[in-house]
Amino acid sequence: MSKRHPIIAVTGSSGAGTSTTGQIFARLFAREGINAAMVSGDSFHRYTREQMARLAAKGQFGERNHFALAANHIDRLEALMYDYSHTGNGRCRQYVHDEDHDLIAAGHKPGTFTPWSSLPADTDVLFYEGLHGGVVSENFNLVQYVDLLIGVVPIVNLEWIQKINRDTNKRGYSPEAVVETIINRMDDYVKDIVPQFSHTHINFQRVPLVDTSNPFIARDVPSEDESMIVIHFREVTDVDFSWLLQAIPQSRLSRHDTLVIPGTKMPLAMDLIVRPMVQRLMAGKAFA
Ligand SMILES: Nc1ncnc2c1ncn2[C@@H]1O[C@H](COP(=O)(O)OP(=O)(O)OP(=O)(O)O)[C@@H](O)[C@H]1O
Ligand SMILES: O=C(CO)[C@H](O)[C@H](O)COP(=O)(O)O
Repeated sequence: MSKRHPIIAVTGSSGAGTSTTGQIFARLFAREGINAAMVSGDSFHRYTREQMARLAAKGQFGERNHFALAANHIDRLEALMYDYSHTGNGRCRQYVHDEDHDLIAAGHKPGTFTPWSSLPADTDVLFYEGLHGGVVSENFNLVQYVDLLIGVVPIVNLEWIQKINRDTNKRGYSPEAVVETIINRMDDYVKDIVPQFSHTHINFQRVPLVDTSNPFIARDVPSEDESMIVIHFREVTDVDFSWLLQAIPQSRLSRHDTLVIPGTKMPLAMDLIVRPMVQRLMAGKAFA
């Protein structure tokens, strides 16, 4: 943690909605005049797509799946967080997805990485979104550097529907290939992804209100008005629940630390909940 160089991380599985949440943060940063270094977790994958395919062909699913810590440069992610919290800079790169048209137009091949380079100078905050922002393991402890850690965790059937939908529509995979990926990384989902949600300050859990009992045949992602969001706060002392209940239509408390809101109110709720926290982090910089 660093008063001078704070770090915000959004952590969640593939297809959970961390990139979508990242866009909400980007808008918040723009409105607050905050200059953020935006980092995507995919940058820290260890292997290119081709290398992953070769590992898979040899049956090395443990290393081959992106959830596994071993298939990622968690050491370099920890180094980035350490460096940023001490100096306000650090090294990063980008993984090129099929839908990253700007990178592809600039000559980068999908499934490869841009070269490692330093973050832009003089940023106010480091923002990470991806698979491993809250990792605590035998060898790593990322949580110690993160000032605000948010989990994005749809109910698992919904997460799979979102993943299948995105990967087939935007990334050119067949539904069968995506299901195989989901199966191959289940072990690491349980071991490396899920435990992070016990370290988060807040979890946003999307729950569908329509039948998703067979996610593998669902063709559409349930929309915002077909879902609710369960928002769990680890610490409630600084949360003004009465104000949130008034400000977010049709919201209610299901437990003393858990707010339930309509799916359509997710951006509003994030803004109302997260903005004061971000403002506090920015104000703290003046006293660092
Ligand atoms: N709140 C939401 N309501 C409706 N659809 C959503 C919501 N959040 C995410 N989605 C859909 O789920 C899909 C996956 O979202 P997103 O790309 O944000 O996931 P991700 O966690 O960043 O995945 P990855 O880490 O694999 O890139 C997208 O197609 C997006 O439209
Ligand atoms: O798990 C993922 C992200 O969290 C992706 O599957 C991973 O980044 C590989 O992407 P692509 O399918 O574009 O090669």
